[in-house]
Amino acid sequence: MISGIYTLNYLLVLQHTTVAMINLGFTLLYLVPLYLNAKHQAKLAKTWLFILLMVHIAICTNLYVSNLSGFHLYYFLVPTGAFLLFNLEDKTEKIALSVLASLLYLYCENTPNNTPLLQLSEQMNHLIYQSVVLVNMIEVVIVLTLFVKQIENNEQQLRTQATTDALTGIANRRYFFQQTEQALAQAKLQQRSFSVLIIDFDLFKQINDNYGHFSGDACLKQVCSLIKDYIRQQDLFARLGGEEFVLSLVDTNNLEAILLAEKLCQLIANYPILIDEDTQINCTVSIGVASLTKDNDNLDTLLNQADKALYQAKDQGRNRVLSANAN
Ligand SMILES: Nc1nc2c(ncn2[C@@H]2O[C@H](COP(=O)(O)OP(=O)(O)OP(=O)(O)O)[C@@H](O)[C@H]2O)c(=O)[nH]1
Repeated sequence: MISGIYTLNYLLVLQHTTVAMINLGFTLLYLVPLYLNAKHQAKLAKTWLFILLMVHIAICTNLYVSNLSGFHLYYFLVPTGAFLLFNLEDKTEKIALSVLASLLYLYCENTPNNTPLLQLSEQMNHLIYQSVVLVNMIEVVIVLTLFVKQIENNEQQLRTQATTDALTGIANRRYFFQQTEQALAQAKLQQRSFSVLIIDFDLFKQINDNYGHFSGDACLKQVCSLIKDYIRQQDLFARLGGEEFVLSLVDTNNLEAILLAEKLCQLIANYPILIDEDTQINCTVSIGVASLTKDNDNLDTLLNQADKALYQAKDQGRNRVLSANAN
């Protein structure tokens, strides 16, 4: 676009058709990277763009006008632009383009063009000089804004990775402990009810053995998404490891936790899991429940109790709920 504006300036203001036509040629060549990008040749597109820009700047400074116009200051666009547009691993391209831009800048700065195609007045040279500096400044602001955005996105991605289980997309073990310790402390302080469920898939090894590990994964993902959709926003559902999951329930007493666990058991047992286009399977889970009491008020003991109840549920035939608290 900037090249197009200069073309119009050469044609309409400075009225030099030859320079305007050469510049129009360059303007059209700037469209090639768009085509290459559409053809998924992103790296080639970027390289083309920067090489073309550097040749164009050299032609402007040493053919159209002289270095008094400051056109060669456009070489400052190359290092920042290349560092933003190329991928992190494209170090060679970034360094090579930056070195080339620096050398060309030095060449233009130290090579006066005594016979430019356009004989510019001092005022016009000054005007072009200012336009070049302004474009450079705008580019620096754009580049820095995009860099900050990129850093923010990366940080967000890292935060998500650090707290999420990669397979199921639910919270991971670390995040569960971090959040639940706080939630439990608050429940104790405010004398509110609090329960945990440990959910373990039944005979999951058989699912893997009969249908393959990928089908096992699909099963974990689909059941987790079913549970996640069913629970309240304030409940925290996380993967403890393997095929064992945990659910912490604020403001939920033992009876309410058992009722929820039984509902989940039923939902899961009746939920057809699609493991490929024409195979559906059903799986079941066993659930151990433990709730906050005066004698049982720390997370480790609550989880231990829920775990014991879970193994009793397994012993009693699976696909069922047992609570550690006597009701
Ligand atoms: N597909 C898949 N399998 C997993 C994953 N994590 C753990 N498993 C499998 O889960 C199975 C758990 O087996 P076991 O501990 O014997 O338990 P189970 O077969 O569910 O039997 P019970 O718990 O007694 O009902 C093992 O075969 C693990 O390989 C996973 O992320 N994906």
